[in-house]
Amino acid sequence: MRTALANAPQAGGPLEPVLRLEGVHKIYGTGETRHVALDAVTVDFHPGNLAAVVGHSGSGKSTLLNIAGGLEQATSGTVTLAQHVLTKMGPAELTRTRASSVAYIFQEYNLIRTMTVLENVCLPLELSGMARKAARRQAAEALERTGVQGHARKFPDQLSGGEQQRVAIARAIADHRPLVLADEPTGALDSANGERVIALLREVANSGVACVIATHNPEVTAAADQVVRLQDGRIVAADTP
Ligand SMILES: Nc1ncnc2c1ncn2[C@@H]1O[C@H](COP(=O)(O)OP(=O)(O)OP(=O)(O)O)[C@@H](O)[C@H]1O
Repeated sequence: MRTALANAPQAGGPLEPVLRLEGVHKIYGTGETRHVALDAVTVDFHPGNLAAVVGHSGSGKSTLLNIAGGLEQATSGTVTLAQHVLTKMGPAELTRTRASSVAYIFQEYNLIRTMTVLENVCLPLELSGMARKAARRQAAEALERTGVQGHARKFPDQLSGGEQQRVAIARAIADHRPLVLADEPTGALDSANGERVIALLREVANSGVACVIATHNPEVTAAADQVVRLQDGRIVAADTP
């Protein structure tokens, strides 16, 4: 059953999307190397929703996520994140908005090997200005939510892949950003660990976060509220929530 939504609608009104892409194009290269990676992509992602972005290799899934999170710029079109128009921002404002609004989970976990598990989860909290003590408390809570609190003092290399991904999820949810983008989060995991990660992401979405997952894993798609299917950079099917 769903827990209370952080961004609950007013008296039955519609939920504002956390993320809106409108007519987004992404073109790489010019002339003979010109490639249209995203072609007129228009889609909304809502709080409390788990969305799967699916499609063949090269269909544009990672490009969509990278543009959604401000890691890459759209060639044209509008991206609105937490009511901020990313596509109109200068670099400083973009960095601030990304830091307050979006967190990432990657296939390869991207933990810092020379830092302990707790330090890895504390890092984004401290970078956003939180005092060390408060950051450690909040990081410990996030590790508890993902069931890896017992590994707090270990280094990432001392953990299994599934445990490392749960630490990466803890890092992504520790400071309660409204959008979590996950690029193939189960891609490096066996099916049991993959299922655990999917269940955790489902819980994260249920807590009111918009979770958008690029994936080839049909189990992620089965757990999703919204499925966006890309083909050659175009949305060919979208089950909207
Ligand atoms: N920096 C880049 N320069 C040129 N072309 C690129 C660049 N990044 C991606 N592409 C191309 O854009 C298309 C979409 O790539 P993208 O990585 O988004 O696909 P994907 O659906 O995530 O694939 P996969 O499932 O293999 O991860 C591909 O044809 C890719 O080769």
